[in-house]
Amino acid sequence: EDKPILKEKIDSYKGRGVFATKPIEKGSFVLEYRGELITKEESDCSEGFDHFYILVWTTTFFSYCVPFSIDASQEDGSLGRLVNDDHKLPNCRMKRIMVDKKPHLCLFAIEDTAIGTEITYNYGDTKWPCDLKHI
Ligand SMILES: C[S@@+](CC[C@H](N)C(=O)[O-])C[C@H]1O[C@@H](n2cnc3c(N)ncnc32)[C@H](O)[C@@H]1O
Repeated sequence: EDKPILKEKIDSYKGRGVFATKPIEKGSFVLEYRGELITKEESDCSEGFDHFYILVWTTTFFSYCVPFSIDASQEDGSLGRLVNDDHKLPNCRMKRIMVDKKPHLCLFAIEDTAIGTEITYNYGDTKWPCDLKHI
């Protein structure tokens, strides 16, 4: 379950987005980008994946650069998959948290965020959807 501090709303240009319904303090946990952990190869090769909702990131592992993906193409009511990009002034940052040796991608506020503000993070330098480097 996502925290009851957020709601989904339509923005005419970006489609659906996620907005704060309570003030969010800088540094606090906002939500998890939930979905199925898959390899980069699976997300590149498989037909039928909705690339719109696949988050890709790389992790440095013993000096190797290892790509991972989370497939959030299921309409499961979770909000992480609906957070839009802001390359210039995002109010959140994605961090990788390890729980039981499994990575969880979580958004944290990088500034105090007022009620009604859209939650955003920087997807990365490359094309849609999200391509995060070394998190
Ligand atoms: C992970 S989805 C985010 C939720 C999406 N807005 C929706 O309605 O389902 C990523 C897609 O949202 C749209 N999007 C995200 N940020 C955007 C932005 N700043 N401007 C325009 N479209 C954006 C793009 O189409 C992108 O491929």
